[in-house]
Amino acid sequence: MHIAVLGAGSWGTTLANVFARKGESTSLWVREPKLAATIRTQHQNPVYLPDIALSPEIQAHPDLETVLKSAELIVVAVPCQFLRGVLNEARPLLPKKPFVICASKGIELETLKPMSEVVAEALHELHPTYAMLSGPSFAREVARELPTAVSLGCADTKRGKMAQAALSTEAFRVYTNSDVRGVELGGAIKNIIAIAAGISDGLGFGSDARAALITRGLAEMSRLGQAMGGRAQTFMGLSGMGDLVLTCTGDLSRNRQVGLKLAHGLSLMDILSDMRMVAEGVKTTEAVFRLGQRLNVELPITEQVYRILYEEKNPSEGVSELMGRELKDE
Ligand SMILES: NC(=O)c1ccc[n+]([C@@H]2O[C@H](COP(=O)([O-])OP(=O)(O)OC[C@H]3O[C@@H](n4cnc5c(N)ncnc54)[C@H](O)[C@@H]3O)[C@@H](O)[C@H]2O)c1
Ligand SMILES: O=P(O)(O)OC[C@H](O)CO
Repeated sequence: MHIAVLGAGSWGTTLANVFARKGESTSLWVREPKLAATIRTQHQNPVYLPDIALSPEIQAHPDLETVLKSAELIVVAVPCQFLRGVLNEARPLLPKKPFVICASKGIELETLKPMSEVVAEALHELHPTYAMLSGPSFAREVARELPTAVSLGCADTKRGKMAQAALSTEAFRVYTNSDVRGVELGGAIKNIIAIAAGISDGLGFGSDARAALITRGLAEMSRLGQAMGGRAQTFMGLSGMGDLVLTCTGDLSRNRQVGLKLAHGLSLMDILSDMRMVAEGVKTTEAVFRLGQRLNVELPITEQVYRILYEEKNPSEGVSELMGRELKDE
């Protein structure tokens, strides 16, 4: 099968490497022409995935047309806020009824739409089938071929099974789930809770506080997720609880790192200007905060993270406000 991967950040590069090592014909769209040349000639991505030897079989290129030529499966792994723009560029180069797997995790801030809606809208003339790849998966661990299990949300069972078989390897186990909305929302919302967990840990609030944030964060994810059409059970799976636990506890998480730095007194602007990589939770916090208001869903952790990120609220105050809320049933 010929797979085209769009986006050569840490995740797109890693996925392309998994597919190429498995023996699939794999092309990779690299936005930065110099980086494309480095991947092609040195089989390394020193910018986003340093110290990982990549398969020499990856056909890296900065030209979308070259990368998409005769692709049977298109995997998109660009930061969420760029997804629509990249798909708009790709649209005239795609066949009718393309199969698109989106591996981005977040909400489009301008429209408050989840990624599957962005894919469906951007490509609607082509009648695409789409699937969402999500779940606990740090690029660096997947790239080292450490055991990883993820979810593929796809409403088309037949194509979902085909993609599951194409993407799975001995170290990368793909589960299917027909609840596309639930799968994608878990991956988007966990990033906000990871920022909160980073803040709590950075303030030295200990393991009890982190466990409470993860558990109440799961309740928050499930509440909004169901209000947006996801199934409760999906939030208990890999793309929900699994990814939440990973990003709230694993120091490889960029979102958790943002929280840790905020707790140490750095401003959001300084943190972001020092980061080359994306921390999707920053923009998704604003999007989810607004969705909570629009849908009238209570999201206390998201609200505090929003105020810390965008209203310069003191992080310790945010945590005390969470603790001081009206007492409730669980
Ligand atoms: N890194 C991971 O471990 C991981 C795992 C699972 C899912 N994801 C998701 O994958 C998506 C991509 O993240 P990443 O970690 O690969 O990114 P990254 O932070 O490693 O790299 C940033 C990427 O953004 C691209 N970029 C910058 N400006 C752009 C523009 N104007 N238009 C298009 N692209 C632009 C860069 O070329 C680069 O590919 C995110 O939604 C992320 O949540 C990441
Ligand atoms: O580094 P993060 O916080 O973007 O997390 C990466 C992946 O989403 C983990 O599953």
